[in-house]
Amino acid sequence: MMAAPYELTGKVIRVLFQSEEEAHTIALVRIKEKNFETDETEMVIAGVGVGIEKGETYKAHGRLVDHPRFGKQMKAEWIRRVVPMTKRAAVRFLTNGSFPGIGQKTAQKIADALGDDCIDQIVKHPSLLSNVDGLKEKQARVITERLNILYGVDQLLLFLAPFDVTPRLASKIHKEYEGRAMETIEKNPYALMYDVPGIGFKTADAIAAHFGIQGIHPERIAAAVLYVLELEQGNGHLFVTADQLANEMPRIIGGDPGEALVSALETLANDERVIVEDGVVYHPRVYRAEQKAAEELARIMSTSTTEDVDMTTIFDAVGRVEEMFSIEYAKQQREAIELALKSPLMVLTGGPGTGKTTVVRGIIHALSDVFDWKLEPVQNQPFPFVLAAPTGRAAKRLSESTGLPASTIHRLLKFDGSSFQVDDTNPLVGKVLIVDEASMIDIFLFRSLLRAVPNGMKILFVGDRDQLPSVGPGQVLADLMATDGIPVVRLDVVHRQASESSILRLAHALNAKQMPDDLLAALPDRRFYTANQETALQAICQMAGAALRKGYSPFDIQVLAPTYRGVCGIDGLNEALQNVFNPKSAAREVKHGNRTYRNGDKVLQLVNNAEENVYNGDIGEITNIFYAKENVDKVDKIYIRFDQTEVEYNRSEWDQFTHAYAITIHKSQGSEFPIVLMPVFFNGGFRSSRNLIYTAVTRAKKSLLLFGDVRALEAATREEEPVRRTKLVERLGGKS
Ligand SMILES: Nc1ncnc2c1ncn2[C@@H]1O[C@H](COP(=O)(O)OP(=O)(O)OP(=O)(O)O)[C@@H](O)[C@H]1O
Repeated sequence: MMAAPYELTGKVIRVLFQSEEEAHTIALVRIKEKNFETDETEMVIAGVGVGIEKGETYKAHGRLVDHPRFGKQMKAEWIRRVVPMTKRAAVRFLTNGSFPGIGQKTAQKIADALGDDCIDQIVKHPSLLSNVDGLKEKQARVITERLNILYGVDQLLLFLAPFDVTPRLASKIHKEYEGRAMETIEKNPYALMYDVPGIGFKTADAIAAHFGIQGIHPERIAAAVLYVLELEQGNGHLFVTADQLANEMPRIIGGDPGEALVSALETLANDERVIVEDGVVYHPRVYRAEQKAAEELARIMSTSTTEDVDMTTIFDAVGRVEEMFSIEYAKQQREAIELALKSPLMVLTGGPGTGKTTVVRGIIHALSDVFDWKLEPVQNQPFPFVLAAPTGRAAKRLSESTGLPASTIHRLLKFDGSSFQVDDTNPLVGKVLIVDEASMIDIFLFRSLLRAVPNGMKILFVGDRDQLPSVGPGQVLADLMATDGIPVVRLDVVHRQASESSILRLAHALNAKQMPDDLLAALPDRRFYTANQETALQAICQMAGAALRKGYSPFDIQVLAPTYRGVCGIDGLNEALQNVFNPKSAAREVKHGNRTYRNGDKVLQLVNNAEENVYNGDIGEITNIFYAKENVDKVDKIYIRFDQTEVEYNRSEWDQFTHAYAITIHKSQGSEFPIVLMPVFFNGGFRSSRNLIYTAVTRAKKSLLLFGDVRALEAATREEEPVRRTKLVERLGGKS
């Protein structure tokens, strides 16, 4: 391998591979110029470049490597189209047929008006074409659009590279601004932060400094305010206080904004880019979601059509249900059923084994008994019981435990990838909506759900208050429970035999902020192995392997971890566990970034895909891998089977899933697994909390294996999830 930098200019003979997403190209070129010795007249160049076309001439800059099969190759740091740099070359270029409507005369006029490097100038500043007399608007558009396709990304890659913007991100920016990226960036570099996921304040600010925007420039302060809002929203809060902003700004902008903060807030508020209410600052989208949710909740609670069911009727109904299930409800459970009969909306919460599922079943049958709502579908009548949960697996569990159909909330509201088809204009039909795992619902989904509830429909929210709050902003379940007028029943008596399950005892001990005295004992269903990160990783792999050999399916064995980083982080665990669950063999495999996917791999869906009925958090298996050369689309494809459906993913969609041998605790919410294994360490930079550990522990149905440092578990138990800043309770009429 020879050192860089080597450069060659060549004409593309064949494009061997090209990925827009990865901004990666492999092409065979006929060498025209080079700055190194070689007898080759042709060479393969591989590296960062997009929109590479056969027949065009490019310059590549990088290292020379000796490929075992292809011989000497260039590993290019960049591949850029050669821009015609003389007037004559420019005229030849503009009249080569790629620019419809541009003839010799027009091309010559442009070259004469803009000079030798006119092409390069037009790419950077398309508006220069307006200086060419007689050039029509349409002609200018043809030239700028075509040049953007040919050179837009190159120029952008070149411009953004010093700001650590990866070629892939540059390619996304090019696409986002449809080729007008340079103009957009020059106009307001912070637009990148608002429009392109992956570009934060730091990068946008560095680019802005390049254009002289620094210090307390209004646009810089405005961007910093919106950045703080975004950071706080990422932590679950719905707004920031003015004091918080004042405290945060010096860290963000590297100095005191002084009065500039006040004027920036005024400008942002006037432009409706923030909403300031009683001294707190919201992002408009978040403000509207919280306000709308409160309005809808008030509507639902005030338009209740729940008949004044008398106590005798209720008493008799509950009695009949107890007989049906040959159970005697505990006091709190009975209270919940009675409230469900009388209230338009209520919350049922409780830890594992306290009877939530039992009570939901009881409520359904009591409602059916008292209001004659049929439990079987009736011809031409909407089914009265509408059941939903935030994830596919939770919906499946809800359906299994009640015997009624249930779906994800996204599917219930007919999410089409960008909006919900079921809303106030096209509401849900039915008599009662039962939502399980309500702790996972963020303020946006809550607003969308409530908006779809017609007047008179009852709602029952079921959830475990002690679990992690939603990944998205807000603390909906906690706020509902804190709101006057919303009946809440908190089940706190454990009915599942505690002796049956020491996992349950650990869960309830965590809730009581204690450690069970048998934490380190060798119990049939729970073990805590003291280990360091290296030995924990080995032990987790050994135990998982042992469970497989005992006949458990890969889907029964779930490793959970709180963070991606570290030896026992998600990434490290998945790499090691793949070799346990699905070791390298003749099975097909493909590389994607720093991951290798194999046939048979267990994978996790990361985004909601409505048309395929696959949602964030669903776990599936890779069933097929097809290489580009084997299919008509000439694209590498992965097929993944989820419960009922098999989904095809082209290479550009491979960021929609990841390995699932180990998943984050957030992603495991709403699911349960026979065997759960989890490392417990003080991971640098990651804060564990009681809710996090409790959520993980309550995912285990049969066996819970913990590995690591007991002190980390004890420390986590003392940590509470921070209370999230919301005004939902206030908007609903104040705290109880
Ligand atoms: N009143 C009761 N009398 C006797 N057994 C009960 C009673 N309530 C619940 N149980 C039993 O306790 C166990 C736990 O109940 P259930 O599954 O409803 O709790 P849960 O809160 O849904 O638990 P998880 O959240 O772990 O699913 C079940 O076996 C159930 O039959």
